[in-house]
Amino acid sequence: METLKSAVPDALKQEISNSTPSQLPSTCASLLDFFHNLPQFHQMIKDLTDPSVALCCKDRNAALEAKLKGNECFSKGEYSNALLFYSKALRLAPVDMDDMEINLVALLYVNRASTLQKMGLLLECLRDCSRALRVSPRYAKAWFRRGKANISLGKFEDAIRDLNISLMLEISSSGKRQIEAELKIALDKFKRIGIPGKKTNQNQSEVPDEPDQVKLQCLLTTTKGRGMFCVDDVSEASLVHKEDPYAAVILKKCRETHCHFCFNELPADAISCASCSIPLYCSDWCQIQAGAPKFDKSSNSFSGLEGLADDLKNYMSDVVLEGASTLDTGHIAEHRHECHGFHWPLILPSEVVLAGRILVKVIKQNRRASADSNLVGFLDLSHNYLQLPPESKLEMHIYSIILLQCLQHFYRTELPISGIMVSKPVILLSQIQVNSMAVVRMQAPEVKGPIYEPGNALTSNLEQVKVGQAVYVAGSFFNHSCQPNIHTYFLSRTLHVQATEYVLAGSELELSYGPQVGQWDCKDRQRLLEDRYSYTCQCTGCSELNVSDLVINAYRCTKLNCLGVTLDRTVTTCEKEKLKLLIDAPTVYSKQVEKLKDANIAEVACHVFESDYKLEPQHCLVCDSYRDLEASCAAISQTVSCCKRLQDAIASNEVPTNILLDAVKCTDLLRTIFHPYNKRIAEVEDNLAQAFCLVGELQAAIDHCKASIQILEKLYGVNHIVIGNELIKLASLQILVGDSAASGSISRISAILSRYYGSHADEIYPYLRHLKGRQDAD
Ligand SMILES: C[S@@+](CC[C@H](N)C(=O)[O-])C[C@H]1O[C@@H](n2cnc3c(N)ncnc32)[C@H](O)[C@@H]1O
Repeated sequence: METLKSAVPDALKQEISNSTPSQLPSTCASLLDFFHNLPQFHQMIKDLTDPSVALCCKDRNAALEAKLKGNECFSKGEYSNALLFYSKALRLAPVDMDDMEINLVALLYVNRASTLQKMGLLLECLRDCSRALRVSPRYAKAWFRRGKANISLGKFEDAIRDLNISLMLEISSSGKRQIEAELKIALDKFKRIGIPGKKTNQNQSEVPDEPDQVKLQCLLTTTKGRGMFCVDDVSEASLVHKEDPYAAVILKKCRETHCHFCFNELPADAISCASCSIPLYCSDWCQIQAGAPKFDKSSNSFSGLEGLADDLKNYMSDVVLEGASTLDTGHIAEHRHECHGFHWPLILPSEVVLAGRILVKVIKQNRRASADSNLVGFLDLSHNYLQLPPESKLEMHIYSIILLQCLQHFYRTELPISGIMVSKPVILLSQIQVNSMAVVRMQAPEVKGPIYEPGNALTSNLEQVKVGQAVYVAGSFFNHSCQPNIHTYFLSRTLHVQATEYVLAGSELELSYGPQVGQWDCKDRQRLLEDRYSYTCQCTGCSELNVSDLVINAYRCTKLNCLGVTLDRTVTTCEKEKLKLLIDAPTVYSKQVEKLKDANIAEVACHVFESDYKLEPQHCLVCDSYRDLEASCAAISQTVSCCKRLQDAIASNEVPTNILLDAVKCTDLLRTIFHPYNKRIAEVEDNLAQAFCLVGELQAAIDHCKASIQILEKLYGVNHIVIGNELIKLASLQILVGDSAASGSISRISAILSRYYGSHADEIYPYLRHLKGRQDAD
């Protein structure tokens, strides 16, 4: 990319930097002409599309080599390594190759199944046996392994059927003897134990019923373009929208650890695509949904099995043809066009891969509708091309040309390359920048043992990790607010939008694109939104007074008993901007003051109002006392290294007493400088809670945890999800010391999480189940 960028002549770069959307056909045509004669460009396209250099090719020899290594590890009892080698071999094995007269893929599945069984992963083992049978239905060893797995799972009837089929298919007498011995075990157990109670599949979590969705309307707003409005009143915690992505892509860092379709973590029996060796899926279902070719030979005949009883034949076809009816889902192979050459997703940024997937979908839809003009029916989403920095405009031009050239290898006549055609992916890339969503997962804390045992307290922050990037068509019409009334979460790759408060009919439903009131002050939120999405936020949080923005970075008044707020120049300027909007509307302003439920802050706000909106930096907003902020900042900077030492100690799980005592002293000092609701104090209190927990002083940990929560409640409000996360830490500590207040904390956590995640709270927060279990036990 850098080579291509630097090759572009300065004059053309300038033209592209200054381009508007309507000039794109011309700038794209100029760049296209330039690349036409550039050898490096042609080399790049060759690398990305030439099947002879394809990284994703199946490779029989490499598969056999990995299989041998797997066998070696298996015989030495190194099952984790054996699993890795068999999985690698399965990715590389061509579908139709035999090894010692057995289909290589089927053989590898059985070998992996044996390994999984040794590791105690019985359901995974069973699934691999079934996969082997879908490839080679007459593979006696696969039925035998399946029978053994079913015995271990207590499914004796199935085991007896598996073993009888295996017996029928096995030709060697030693093999038959082995099967008969196992069959005897299954029959004995069946006689003694019978049919055990129905077990639920532990791998599939039960998803509770979901409420009806709310009727939404996309309408034009005055300052934010289109937005989503609710037609009727929406009650708190109701699901307002649910949607599958138009296109999605897994992030590079998750390619080997998460399913490329649903983005959940991969199980030990992950499967790959039958035609290439790169994408991985967590289940046959995801493989089908992604449109990836399967290994199955679903039409394999049952001839030669005349001696088999009818019920066994039916059983056999159930196992072998399982999932076959869902084979034709109409899904396109998401990654098919990316496969040849150096595999795009490994090289190109995820938004470019996403653009490629969207283009392919549009082409296919046009094909189905027999539309002759190319790339019609493009997504009607807003974009920020005009506001983009020159560097981004140039990159988007280059990536669009690369994308179209690569796609041309698949859709020649449908994609004639011209300036106009290239301009479409340029706009698409800027639409993706504004509208795509990060698909996230809650980083589940590892629960090592009973949560009431020391060492298992959850005191570190719960974090969300990004696993994918996706475009949701209707989901793209929700505008942003720093004080959102809806919340998004993802199950598999499906977007769920939930109301976090009661919303009146006709109101706009707004989510947060990232920054929220309570997290940063107004100027920092605005800066982030401008940098990332190129717009100036017009939400209520950024245009109306709120407690949080006044105190989050505030200093305390120099008078001991005054709780007034002292602000620095940057915060003052930002808050003055809000006041300017209200100069002619004192009634609106006093209403806003009323909304500030906190007495101390309402007093500050009233004072500002009464003194003609006087907001002076470095002066207390209540009593006007002066604070020398330069001196205050110098004092604060002395505490920085001490706080950092504490954080490092926490990260290393060892907190020396001197570091802890120094941090306590620093916190006391910070309290004399910062306003009591300043977020920095909440952060150091949280660090102290973690540190005291690590040294075993749990009551002190609880006190600091509570101190941090008290501040965060002022900043975010008492029912915010951030408070739910903090309460999880508190409840965890309270359980450890046997504090009966834990029960109240857990009830609050449940209430907050169900506001944000509805009936899926337990699924998204597995730790909640442990807490509730503990609460029930008390
Ligand atoms: C995902 S789209 C939302 C739908 C968009 N309003 C439309 O008409 O398609 C994001 C764009 O909407 C606008 N937008 C969203 N929230 C906004 C806000 N709080 N203030 C100003 N503009 C906003 C910005 O132009 C932003 O780039």
